[in-house]
Amino acid sequence: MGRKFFVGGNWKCNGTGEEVKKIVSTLNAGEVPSTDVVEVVVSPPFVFLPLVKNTLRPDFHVAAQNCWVKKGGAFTGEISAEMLVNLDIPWVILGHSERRLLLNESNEFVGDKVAYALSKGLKVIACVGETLEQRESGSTMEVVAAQTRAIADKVSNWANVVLAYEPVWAIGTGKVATPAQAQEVHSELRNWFQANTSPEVAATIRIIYGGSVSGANCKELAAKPDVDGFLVGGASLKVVIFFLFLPSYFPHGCWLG
Ligand SMILES: O=C[C@H](O)COP(=O)(O)O
Repeated sequence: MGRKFFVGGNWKCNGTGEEVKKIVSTLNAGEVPSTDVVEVVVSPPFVFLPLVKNTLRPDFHVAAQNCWVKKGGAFTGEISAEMLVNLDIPWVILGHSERRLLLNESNEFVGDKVAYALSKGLKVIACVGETLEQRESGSTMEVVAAQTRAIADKVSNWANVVLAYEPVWAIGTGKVATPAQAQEVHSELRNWFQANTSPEVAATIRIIYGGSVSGANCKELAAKPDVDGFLVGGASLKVVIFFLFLPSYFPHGCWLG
């Protein structure tokens, strides 16, 4: 069975209650291809999770943007994996570069978080990606492999993980990776899984791309064989554009039969 295309919308720290209601209502009214071949997940800020969860169409799913590394307790300001499970939120984004860089989340900490979230039954969108400096010094693969290794050190079952390759230099900058650049890293990551986990994980894990994805570039990116979907930031707030990412699966030919 092929890898189901995955389209995630990361709303980051944006939106008022009214704006979120409008986005949800536009999403609910949109026509999408069968969710048998595309999985759609939107990730609102924590405070809007119940609102989105309770009003979003049932064929789309909801992700939190983070959760704590272990069981909840005296961790002011944090949200636990248990709370997300209690709210019936199925997905969580972990290891986003904004948290790695601004909040000093280390590879090891992200690995621990992924393992804990999975152990509680959450599905995880785990993010990896290099900075511009790292790319220019030729260490892209070394960086993303170390980030992935830190997860692999704690996780053996990858069935509920989607890996998001998000080059830091492409996030929110309008400088999207070329389809060839994305394919190169995705394919090397898949080789990494082949060498370090199992052929089954390598063949089945979805590796999605994030970083200035837009209606103008999504089709070419999606045409690459190892690009299994997107994690979209800014453009996911503009629902009309977000919908353009869904038919971008056409290049793989899957839902055309
Ligand atoms: O999680 C999403 C990524 O950070 C991409 O954000 P962007 O599409 O605004 O560049």
